[in-house]
Amino acid sequence: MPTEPLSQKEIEDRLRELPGWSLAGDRLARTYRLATHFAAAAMVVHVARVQDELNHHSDLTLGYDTVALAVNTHDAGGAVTDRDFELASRVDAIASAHGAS
Ligand SMILES: C[C@H](O)[C@H](O)[C@H]1CNC2=NC(N)=NC(=O)C2=N1
Repeated sequence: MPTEPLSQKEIEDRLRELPGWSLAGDRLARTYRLATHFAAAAMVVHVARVQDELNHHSDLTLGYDTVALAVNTHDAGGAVTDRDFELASRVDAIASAHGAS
């Protein structure tokens, strides 16, 4: 997976395909809401498994009934790259199974 920094336009174009995700500072970010605290904790475990599979890790925050992610690519000096969008897409793909919105 390439780790070249994406341009602002590329980021904006790609974000249109990921409703709910945004650029927060220099990181892709999304907060999911879950039905219960335990459901949120279970999603954190699943996201961690995906992140280890991809070898790409977000700052992952468990709230009362939320799971928040913020990610950029350390190997690219903190730029946003394809690897960040791959992670965002993979998390979106599992979110509905967790009842996350
Ligand atoms: C050595 C290890 O493969 C690297 O540090 C991986 C781990 N997880 C990572 N996560 C993120 N967000 N960016 C990286 O560049 C990165 N690199």
